[in-house]
Amino acid sequence: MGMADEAVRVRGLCKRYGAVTALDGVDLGIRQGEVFGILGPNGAGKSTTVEILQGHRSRDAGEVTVLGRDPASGGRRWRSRIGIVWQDESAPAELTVRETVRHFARYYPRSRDPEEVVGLVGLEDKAGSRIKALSGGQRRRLDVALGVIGDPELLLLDEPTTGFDPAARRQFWELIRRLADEGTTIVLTTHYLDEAEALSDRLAVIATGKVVAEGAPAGLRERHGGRATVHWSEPGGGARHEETETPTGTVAELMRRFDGEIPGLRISRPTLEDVYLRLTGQLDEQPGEAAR
Ligand SMILES: Nc1ncnc2c1ncn2[C@@H]1O[C@H](COP(=O)(O)OP(=O)(O)OP(=O)(O)O)[C@@H](O)[C@H]1O
Repeated sequence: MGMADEAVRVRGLCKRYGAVTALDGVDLGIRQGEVFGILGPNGAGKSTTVEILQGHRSRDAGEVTVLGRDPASGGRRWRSRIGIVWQDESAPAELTVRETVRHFARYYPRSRDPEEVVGLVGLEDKAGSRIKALSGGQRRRLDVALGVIGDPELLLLDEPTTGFDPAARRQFWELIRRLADEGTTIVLTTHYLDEAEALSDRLAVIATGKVVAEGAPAGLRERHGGRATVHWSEPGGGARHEETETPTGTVAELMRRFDGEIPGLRISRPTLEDVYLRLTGQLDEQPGEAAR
């Protein structure tokens, strides 16, 4: 990957808050057009990372390039190329959805069509409603609308679906996919593994200020997942299992021994959740054991 293809490049990023080391040498490379997930437990340093990428927080060490510039000295034009979705946007409660989106469009040199953006986030039916009358999930979609109204090349989302019900979360995923299909580079932090797996082309797992794994979700599972477990039953009724790098070999051996069908045969692989818990130090056992 050439640096020119990178929307975000971070090398050796460090950030301290007094005695707390929030980021301890973070490296990231985020390609143009990809959806990149930053996953990690509470306090891992996700928000700090995103705020530094936005240019809203200083750093103590490291190199950071976002759309070709250092966020610390990005400037207005650079800022207009980046979409930020604020956690608690203080949009005026008395304005309607449509009025608000139109109002924010004026801040950008090259904004999208407000009507189109209201449709994109699925708020057509609420276009005439006042903000104070929106539900939490609808409110969050409006926040996303305000994040994309400037037609950003890069969208930064910090825990976008916290507090959503399952249906709202699915709808939000659709929205992210739509934006990704349009070519927007998207960086999102999340606590939710299923969300990271459903949306991300690649993801980084952060724990205590360090990237402990990075890659495509399936690849992460393969590289860090460890071994498969073969389960079966012995004729006397005893359930057995064996952890192995070569489950096919184990099954072949069992087939010979049982001379055919193996009672209770099941092969389990570590889930991404097993991998995640192990990588973030929240699980000590072998991944095969965590599935049970
Ligand atoms: N403004 C601040 N002042 C002091 N310490 C801070 C500040 N912001 C964050 N921290 C600390 O830095 C560490 C990383 O925090 P950060 O908010 O980046 O983590 P996070 O991964 O986003 O967590 P969460 O999932 O809980 O949102 C934590 O230990 C946190 O307590």
